[in-house]
Amino acid sequence: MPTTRLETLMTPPSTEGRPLLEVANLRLKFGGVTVLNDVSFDVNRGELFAIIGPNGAGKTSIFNCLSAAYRPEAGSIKIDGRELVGMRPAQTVRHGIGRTFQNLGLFPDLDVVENLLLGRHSLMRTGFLSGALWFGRARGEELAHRMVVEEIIELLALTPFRRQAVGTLPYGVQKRIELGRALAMQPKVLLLDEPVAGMNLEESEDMARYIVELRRLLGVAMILVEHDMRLVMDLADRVMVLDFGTPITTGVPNDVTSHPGVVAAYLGGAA
Ligand SMILES: Nc1ncnc2c1ncn2[C@@H]1O[C@H](COP(=O)(O)OP(=O)(O)OP(=O)(O)O)[C@@H](O)[C@H]1O
Repeated sequence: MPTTRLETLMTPPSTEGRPLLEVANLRLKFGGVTVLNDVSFDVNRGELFAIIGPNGAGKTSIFNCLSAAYRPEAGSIKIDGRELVGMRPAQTVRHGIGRTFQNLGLFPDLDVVENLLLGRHSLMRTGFLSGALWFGRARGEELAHRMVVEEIIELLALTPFRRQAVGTLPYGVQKRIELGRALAMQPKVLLLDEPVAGMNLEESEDMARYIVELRRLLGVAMILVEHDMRLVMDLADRVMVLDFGTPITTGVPNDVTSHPGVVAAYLGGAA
């Protein structure tokens, strides 16, 4: 039974039977170099979909297309049937794309609460730093955003750090704040770009637990880009393998790892 606290964080479910996210025939080029070539995949509601592949395969470029940092040359990206290609980054946030960054997208001098509030910036009708906020409806909006932020802080066990500058905190905690910042966008699809990169074993096991817990409590769909195969195999419902911008195969983790093309292109190369 969802509690009031969790209901605040959840995106109302769509009644449509189609996949939540539909990516079709995506093509991206830089200069003469094809970075993504005819990439298609779907993500279902509540699913954890992983994308793996060697360095430079195009995984982050897919995230950049989904969040409108890059505009693909061709193809379509639909969330709940709504086309995202052609939108501005802030619009994709409003339509349900939230992301974390490989190298942290945090403001090191701001504290945890402020960083998470900035995650909500695209959802705000008024700037949260504007003086006008303390009057009337704007103040109500500010308080509602702060309430969501406090819920996320509690959910991710960040309470002891809430007023500390994030740059002074341990790396594992910063990665968790980064996750919180993306969650503050109240995404329908959460894009996790190497959430355990650079972490020690204990930190990555902690992060894995938070990812599992967020899925269980919020039912949010996730796309995971990660080189740590143990994490991918443990958490993913389905995996897509990318090589030189082209999907080789998509399937459940065990099927994918035994695919001959994957062994050659990725696992063999990574060993
Ligand atoms: N803005 C850009 N300008 C030029 N080339 C780019 C740009 N962004 C990405 N590329 C190129 O696209 C290719 C795919 O890069 P991308 O970062 O998407 O790969 P990746 O699979 O995420 O790699 P990694 O696992 O190392 O993070 C690389 O050859 C990269 O150099």
